[in-house]
Amino acid sequence: MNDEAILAEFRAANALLEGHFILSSGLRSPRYLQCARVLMSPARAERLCSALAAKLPAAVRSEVSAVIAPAMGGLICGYELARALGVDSMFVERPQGTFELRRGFALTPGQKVLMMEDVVTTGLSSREAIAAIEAAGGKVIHAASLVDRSNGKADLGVPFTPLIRLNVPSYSADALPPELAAIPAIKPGSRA
Ligand SMILES: O=P(O)(O)OC[C@H]1O[C@H](OP(=O)(O)OP(=O)(O)O)[C@H](O)[C@@H]1O
Ligand SMILES: O=C(O)c1cc(=O)[nH]c(=O)[nH]1
Ligand SMILES: [Mg+2]
Repeated sequence: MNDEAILAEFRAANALLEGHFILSSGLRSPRYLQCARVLMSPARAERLCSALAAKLPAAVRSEVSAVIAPAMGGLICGYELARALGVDSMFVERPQGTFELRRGFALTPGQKVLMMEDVVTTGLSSREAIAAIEAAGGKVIHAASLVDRSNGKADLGVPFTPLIRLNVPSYSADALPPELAAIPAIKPGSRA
């Protein structure tokens, strides 16, 4: 699936939002990729995640035995990627502010895991999810996401395969361009 076909899926899902958004990192942006809208169609989720599975290095496809995603955004795409790879799907969540593996999910020591996100902007959530998986005994050998909007800046500490890279601007709250400052800001994500 090429970038144009992937973007067509996002457009068809009305997932390319424009406005003034407060991102998980606190950065501000005039554009937001609402992956929940992309993933509300199971058929579309399956198309995109099987395309992502096909982009992964063959060694990763054969070695990982679980996909673990950070809730909420990573849940559905992590599950679909796990389906495409034929492995288990789990998630980490942050009921107390820090990602942890709960709900009886467990890893054998050194179990090889792929960490799957919906969107990578600064990479902070991905790094925190990887740390939680490693704290639970797993070895994260690869990371993946639907979208990398870090403009090449995110370092997740492990090899990383996004389905698509998009050049989208982000600004710190004290350096907003005037056209963005003029629009009321909304925060679509769930980080407190
Ligand atoms: O690379 P980063 O700068 O960390 O930003 C990307 C993260 O932000 C969003 O999650 P959010 O924290 O908004 O919560 P959600 O997944 O519960 O919606 C998204 O799902 C990624 O996890
Ligand atoms: O950085 C984020 O929080 C973020 C950006 C984006 O485009 N989409 C999203 O779900 N989260
Ligand atoms: Mg998230």
